[in-house]
Amino acid sequence: MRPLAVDIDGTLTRPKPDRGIDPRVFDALRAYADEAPVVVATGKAFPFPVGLCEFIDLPKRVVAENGGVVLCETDPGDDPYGGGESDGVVHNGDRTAADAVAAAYREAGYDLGWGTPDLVNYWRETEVAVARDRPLDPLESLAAEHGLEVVDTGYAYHVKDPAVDKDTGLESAAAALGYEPSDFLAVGDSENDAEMFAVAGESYAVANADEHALAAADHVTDAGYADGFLEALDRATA
Ligand SMILES: O=C(O)COP(=O)(O)O
Ligand SMILES: [Mg+2]
Repeated sequence: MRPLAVDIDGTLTRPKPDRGIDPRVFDALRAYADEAPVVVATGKAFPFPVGLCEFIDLPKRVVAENGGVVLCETDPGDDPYGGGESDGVVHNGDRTAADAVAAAYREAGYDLGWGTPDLVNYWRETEVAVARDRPLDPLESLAAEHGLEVVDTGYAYHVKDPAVDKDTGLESAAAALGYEPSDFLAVGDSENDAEMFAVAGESYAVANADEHALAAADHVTDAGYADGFLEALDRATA
């Protein structure tokens, strides 16, 4: 069975406007992890995928912030309360340029749209996320001025380094586990999964995926969201 790299929002979640994870995926991920490594690859800040692994009781193998922050336990250890072995937390870049974009965006009269406290960005270390109901054009212009890009995941705009993507993170996670990215099965739903799809050996876009993910994926599931994820596992392991 291939190791698995899986996105969170739009892939493990219930159909929009619900953002909650479909609980059926917890057991599916655990069962998969009994057979092959599972890497959770997301645009969310580091604590969210770590928390997901913690609460499902999966080894902490995560690509966060679209590749900006990576942790891959090689040996999860026997201690249920931690103690896994890893090469530590890897950072691909820092937040300096994204913070400058956020400051200029605020100066132009816009806020990031998350309220107070802003828990979307609180733990973010290499990029900044902006709510999708905020104006995109000025954000894109300011990002370009700072050598950054804006990626729309369908859940947030991410102001990020164009050189860092989920494939960057998957490369280090795969190396830590003794695999190549091309060994992986990847499942996702949006623009921020396209690079990961390109390096994975087999990729599935769920039916609700955006045009970028659909174009980059080897396969598209009939079902959307978590149903699509479960379908992808069935089809890939049949
Ligand atoms: O953080 C987001 O905007 C999307 O997260 P995802 O990569 O898990 O879909
Ligand atoms: Mg997603």
